[in-house]
Amino acid sequence: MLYALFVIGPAGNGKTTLCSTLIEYLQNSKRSVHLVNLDPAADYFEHIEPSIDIKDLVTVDEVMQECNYGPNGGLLYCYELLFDNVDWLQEQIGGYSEDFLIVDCPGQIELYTHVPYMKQVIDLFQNKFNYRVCGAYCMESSFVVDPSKYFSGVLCAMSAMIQLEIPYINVMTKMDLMPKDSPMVDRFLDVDTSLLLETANRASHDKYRSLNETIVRLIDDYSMVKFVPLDRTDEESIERLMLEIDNALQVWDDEEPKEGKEFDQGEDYDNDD
Ligand SMILES: Nc1nc2c(ncn2[C@@H]2O[C@H](COP(=O)(O)OP(=O)(O)OP(=O)(O)O)[C@@H](O)[C@H]2O)c(=O)[nH]1
Repeated sequence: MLYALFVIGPAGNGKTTLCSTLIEYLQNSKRSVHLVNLDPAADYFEHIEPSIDIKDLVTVDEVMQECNYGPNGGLLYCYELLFDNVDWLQEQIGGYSEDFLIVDCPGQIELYTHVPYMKQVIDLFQNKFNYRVCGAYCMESSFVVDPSKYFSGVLCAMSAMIQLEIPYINVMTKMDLMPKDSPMVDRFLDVDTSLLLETANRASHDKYRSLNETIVRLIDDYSMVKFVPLDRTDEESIERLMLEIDNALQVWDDEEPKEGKEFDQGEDYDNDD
């Protein structure tokens, strides 16, 4: 079975850092893993170079210069070019067909919410390249400082979840920047929705009460209130996140039974005598 993790979320929320943190962790655990960069505007990669890079096909800078587009139009053009060159992507991926792929995606939120391009890329991985995929949506810890920021972050995550239709983990990144004993952290990681509503009502004008109620109900209905915290300075935190990812990808279900643990149907396990 082939596995790919798509790391998505708004610009600056720690996607690339999450990718390199996971890759370092997996390499230390002797798992074969490769970074795929699907951001044609990515500047550079500090720790780990991508094995597959859309910038080898096209960059936003080139498109902006040659076609006189702005950065957003340039990004969309790059994705259209990628869809015209699926063979190129397939050939690149073929070189790493035994390995776990971590795909770093652009930070333009419209690619996950109302423009179908990221969905089309995921469809390619699932249906043409035969990968089992899951998404990690990054929201940085500063979003827990006030309910309106939290609402907007969670609604974007939900919108991406609905659009992409893949197994999904919400990751609260940059936890090392939060004070360890902050009550806000626990309150927003696995939220008690009545408490969330109370906090939102306290922080906003009375006229928004019914809107707050509706948003909280929506969040509750979609089970969106759970975030896996990531403190990249804490090995246990990285391990917990990786476990969630493996569960979402059902990696363990596909593993060969460990030696000595398989159940031989012909064997008599009733050793009473
Ligand atoms: N302290 C801390 N800083 C982080 C963490 N993750 C990312 N950063 C910083 O946040 C900034 C943005 O991080 P990136 O990983 O580039 O974020 P991104 O989501 O890939 O950004 P785009 O590529 O612009 O979409 C950088 O300055 C990182 O050093 C983290 O876990 N802790």
